[in-house]
Amino acid sequence: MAAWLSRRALSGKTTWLLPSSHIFKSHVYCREVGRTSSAPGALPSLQDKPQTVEDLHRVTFLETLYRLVFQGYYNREHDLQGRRGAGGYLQQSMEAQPRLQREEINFKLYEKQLYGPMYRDRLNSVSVNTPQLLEEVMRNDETFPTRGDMSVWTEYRDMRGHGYGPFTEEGERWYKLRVVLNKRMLHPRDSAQYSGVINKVVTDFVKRINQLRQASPKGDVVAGISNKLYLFSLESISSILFETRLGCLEKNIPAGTQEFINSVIQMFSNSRAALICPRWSRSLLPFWRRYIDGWEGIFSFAKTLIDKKMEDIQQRVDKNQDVEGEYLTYILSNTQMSIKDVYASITELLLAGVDTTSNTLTWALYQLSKNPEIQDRLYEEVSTLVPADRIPTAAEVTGMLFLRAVVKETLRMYPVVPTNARVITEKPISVGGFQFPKNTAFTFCHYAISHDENTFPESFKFKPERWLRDGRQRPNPFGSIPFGYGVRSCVGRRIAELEMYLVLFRLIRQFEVKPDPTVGELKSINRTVLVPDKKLDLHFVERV
Ligand code: HEM
Repeated sequence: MAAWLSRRALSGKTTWLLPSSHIFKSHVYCREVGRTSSAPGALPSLQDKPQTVEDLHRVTFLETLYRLVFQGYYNREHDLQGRRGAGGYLQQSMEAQPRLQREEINFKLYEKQLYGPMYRDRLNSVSVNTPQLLEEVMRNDETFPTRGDMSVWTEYRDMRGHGYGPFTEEGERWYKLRVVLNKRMLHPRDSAQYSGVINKVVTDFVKRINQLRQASPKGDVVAGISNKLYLFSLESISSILFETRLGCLEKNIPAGTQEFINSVIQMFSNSRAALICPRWSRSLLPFWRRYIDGWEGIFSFAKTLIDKKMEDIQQRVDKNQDVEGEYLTYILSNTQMSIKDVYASITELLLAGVDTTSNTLTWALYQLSKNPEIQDRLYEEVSTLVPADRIPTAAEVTGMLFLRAVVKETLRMYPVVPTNARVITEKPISVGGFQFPKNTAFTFCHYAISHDENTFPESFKFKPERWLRDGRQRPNPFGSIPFGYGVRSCVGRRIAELEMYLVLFRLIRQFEVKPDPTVGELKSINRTVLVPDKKLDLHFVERV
């Protein structure tokens, strides 16, 4: 069955899979003027009779199963969104790959290539994979946007009687949570107040990197940099959220912290299986139990730290002392949030704030190590704009245009959240000339969108200069929205950016980062967030 499916697909005779594929081959949809032109992978024009959701190709459960299981896309669903573009990745890679690997790339099926810019996925959600279509959906985002079915996350909370946080809450209750959480976080002015705290963590991190490299046999290698950056991100976000240091950058990580790290890994790596496997299999297969155990560890870690903070506050109040603190103290003492909501919200903030920044930093260092001329340009910026003996302020790093471009380009190439979603609940909408009834779910294929060759030529090349305002045409802003869009976009964006700028600044000012020849090419795999497929060792050569 598998071989037959594969042969059919590769022979190009895929029309049996694609009842409406002709739609995509004949026209290109042009939203600005509503006219048509011929090009592959296109949608019908507005002049055609309006199409409905029924006219879109539907990827069946069997097709998806085949790709995930037999073609090995289970961990690489983002690749399935579409890697191939005219003159894009496939062509470049084919030139660079030895014969066997070339054939392997040839054997892949890419949904964007197969079905064009919009199709229905196995869950009947409408997948969009161009910046223009994403913009059309996002412009219809609602007052209380919904990301769709979060039941696999809420189920655990319901089982244990926990509250919901910003990820899992919906409607007006979500909005009320966000109003509280946004304060002291969302605005650059708010995040800037954490630069002192983050800089202290950065100082400890740079010390730790120095110790590790000096202790390595070659004298400058840090093995498994992702793990070190994970500890940095955890220390950094905890110092903001809990106003306390965890000790992640010490030689010996505290036992509770290591258990938390293991729990996060366990929850994320079992969550897709927990979602896909039917309920009846939960007691037979190990995934659900592991998934639940992961959540237990995450919630109990956050609860311990919050309880400790509450005790501290109570002691200060009892002694008539001032209660000082930035985030948790503000939430606990100045808002009407119930303790259940505090536990749930802080836990979700913590969860969202570690894997995201740490993986982005890993990809940034990986690309900088592979592109010495880009690293030189960054070094020039960081070494000239702030005196060598001074730690930069938030205002200084956020004003560094090339540093910002490096982070932006990293998030374009490796959008840490490769897939996102919205359900448009209030009204029917029109997208790409198709009419959709209310309650239509849309899946945003961010990985495919930020590798759209029309928007980002040579999309698999690391080119931070794309983002510079130096007279060149700026890419479509919807080409890369790694933090999402609108009122439901990432609440931690400014903190994440500041954290990444401050640590990259200090690392690049002090070290030249070089690749280790034994590592080779890093590929991304999807573990809910985009992570490298293998361990990354890097040389940190002290600059003279
Ligand atoms: C590189 C770093 C990060 C990236 C790329 C990122 C990306 C995202 C994205 C794509 C979303 C969904 C937005 C949408 O649906 O429109 C999101 C939501 C969220 N992020 Fe982040 N994030 C990062 C760091 C952080 C940090 C450091 C925190 C915590 C301080 C955080 C907390 C959250 C929360 C709580 C939500 C849910 C917001 C809601 O539903 O109201 N994120 N993030």
